[in-house]
Amino acid sequence: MKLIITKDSIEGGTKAFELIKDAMANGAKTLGLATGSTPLAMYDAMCKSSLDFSEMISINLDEYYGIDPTNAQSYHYFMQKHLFDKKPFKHSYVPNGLAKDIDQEVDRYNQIIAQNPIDLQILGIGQNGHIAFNEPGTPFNSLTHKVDLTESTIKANSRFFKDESEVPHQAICMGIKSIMHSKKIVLMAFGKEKQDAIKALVEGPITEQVPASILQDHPDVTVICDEAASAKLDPKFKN
Ligand SMILES: N[C@@H]1[C@@H](O)[C@H](O)[C@@H](COP(=O)(O)O)O[C@@H]1O
Repeated sequence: MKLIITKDSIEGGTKAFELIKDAMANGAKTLGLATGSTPLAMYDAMCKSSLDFSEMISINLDEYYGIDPTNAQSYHYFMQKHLFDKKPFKHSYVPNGLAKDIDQEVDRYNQIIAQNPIDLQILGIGQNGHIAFNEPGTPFNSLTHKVDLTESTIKANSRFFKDESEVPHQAICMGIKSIMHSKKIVLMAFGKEKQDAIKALVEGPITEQVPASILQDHPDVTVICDEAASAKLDPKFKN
């Protein structure tokens, strides 16, 4: 696992963008994309760049369940606003949060992932060590699934909603096994709220109680974090 410590999220987002650029120069065709505040600087760098994504495929990690894609809090809306409106891809896939038949939607999404192997997966991390919406306790061999969000995730994500009662309690989410199949993974974390999650990811035992800890087993992971997020790391991991 490679660790890059940056001054702030702007520098971190720029580094992540450079890794995307390198991967595309080396033939990457499919990007796995994430939402949340963490990748915003990276999306900004992508939008400001001269890179053309119109021959690329993107596959998003997750979507709230029961939310309309036109709802400003949906991950569909987020991706349109922060990336796809300015930089369209050939195909962009996000789980359908309004799917009536959840099993069918899960199968559809697993097929999309199987047909478009992810060359580079972008990840954020939750304060409890979740990746995408794979909460603590999710089996490492999981594929796409419907998730019951934990109290702590609902609370943490309520900052994007008018109040906590509006946060959906469920989501459709790419599984940990699919994330681990990506050729390369870039995980970003900024701010002191992520200190414990980053320490557990980098140093901790590999356990389903910390979903991100499985990344220690992946052959090509880069963790980009700012000084605040890396503050609790044993200095030996910072060299
Ligand atoms: N499903 C998303 C994750 O993909 C994201 O990594 C996490 C952290 O969000 P933020 O980047 O806003 O801290 O929030 C949500 O739970």
